[in-house]
Amino acid sequence: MSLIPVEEAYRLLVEDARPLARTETLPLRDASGRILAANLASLRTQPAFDASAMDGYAVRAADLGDKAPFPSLRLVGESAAGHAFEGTLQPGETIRISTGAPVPTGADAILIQENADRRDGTVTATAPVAVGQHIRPAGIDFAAGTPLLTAGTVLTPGAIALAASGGHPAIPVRSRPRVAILATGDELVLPGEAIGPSQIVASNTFGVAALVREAGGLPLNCGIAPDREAAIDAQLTQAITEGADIFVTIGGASVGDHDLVGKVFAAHGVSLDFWKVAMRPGKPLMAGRLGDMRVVGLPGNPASSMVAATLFLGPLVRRLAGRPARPLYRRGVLAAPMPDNGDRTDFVRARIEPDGAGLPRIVPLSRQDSSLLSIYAAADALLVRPVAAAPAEAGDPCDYVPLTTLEPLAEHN
Ligand SMILES: Nc1nc2c(c(=O)[nH]1)N[C@H]1C(S)=C(S)[C@@H](COP(=O)(O)OP(=O)(O)OC[C@H]3O[C@@H](n4cnc5c(N)ncnc54)[C@H](O)[C@@H]3O)O[C@H]1N2
Ligand code: MOO
Repeated sequence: MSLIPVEEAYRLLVEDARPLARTETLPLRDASGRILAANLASLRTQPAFDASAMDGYAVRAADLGDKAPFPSLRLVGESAAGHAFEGTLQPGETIRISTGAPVPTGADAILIQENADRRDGTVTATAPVAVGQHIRPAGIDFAAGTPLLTAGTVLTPGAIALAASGGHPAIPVRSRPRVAILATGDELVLPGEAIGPSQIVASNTFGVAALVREAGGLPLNCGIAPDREAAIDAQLTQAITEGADIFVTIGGASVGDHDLVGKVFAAHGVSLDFWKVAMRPGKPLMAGRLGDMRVVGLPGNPASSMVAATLFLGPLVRRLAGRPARPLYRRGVLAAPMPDNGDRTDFVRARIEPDGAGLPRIVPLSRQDSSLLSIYAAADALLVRPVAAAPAEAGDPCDYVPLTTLEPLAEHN
């Protein structure tokens, strides 16, 4: 298969993906950051009663008139939050009332305590009150049956509080896409494990799993498979059994004698959408389908696999999760001159420097070898250098891909 352009790969892998139909019901405290799966209407009216907005005295505004001196009112009881005054306020009467407490029948205004003299069972106003003053009418927030949240909403802290106020102890959310992640390679061990002289630590697995989580997916760890077709195939079979929506491999995607992922996919009947994208790093990216399951083969080099996962796997997970679409590229300006570019889109590890109200300045980092995780982790953006771009000057406009999320994280568990 020949190299395909980044845009074409994005279209094949991401753009036709539809949100998964699976939903689950979660207690509110576990639902933050998730996507609401159904419209939610209120089960109750809020507040359910006319409520005082201030601490003071419930009065009949007409009793006071609009000019001092104001007549003294007889203090006949109290309405506290959670403990209503049961009677009806008669002319010449007042009751003590707290913020949030029900306003008794007969009262039509709240005299704040700063404007009241209380002594010997009477209360005298020092300022007039208007009808309705400091009263929150029943249903001012929402009435029973009011639509509160629409399906597809990201459950922000505010949305969670609103669902609670509407009387919902648990709510339906979209299930997270299940993403099986398999590291491949005889050279790999887990961090902290005994390590041989020619071995390295499987780092990408952890980075890719974190990225999947941030995109709203549920990473399923398949561990490390040695460079044997049967071992990789067994993990593919297990991912299907476990109901994975995406099977991701890391490494073994290139052309070496031990790069077996493509062979295993072919033997298992994966229909390949593409293998190799005109990008640097991340060229030997593979994508296909096996029934309803998506299959993604990421390259092994650490920056290559993180860049490919950022550009394609993250957006795919977001789509399947039903998260709102967002543009892949943002606009910035170059902080340094860049040389011309060849026949692969270059994703240069870079830092974002905010520039007040203007577009952010994108600062390319000096070393770009695709094995360097220290550089990748120091970057917060990928500066995009298009295919065949002419040399560019500092100050020229550019596209970049942010590496950090500005959105609520999906629930961690
Ligand atoms: N003759 C050619 N050689 C290579 C080409 C090519 O076109 N022709 N492409 C190069 C490019 S570009 C990349 S990227 C790599 C990708 O190769 P693979 O996907 O087959 O990856 P491996 O060979 O298995 O590993 C490469 C490198 O990454 C390390 N690795 C693998 N898995 C992990 C992991 N989970 N965590 C950390 N590091 C990992 C592995 O040890 C190797 O050092 O191929 C080039 N070669
Ligand atoms: O794609 Mo390779 O990523 O150029 O190192």
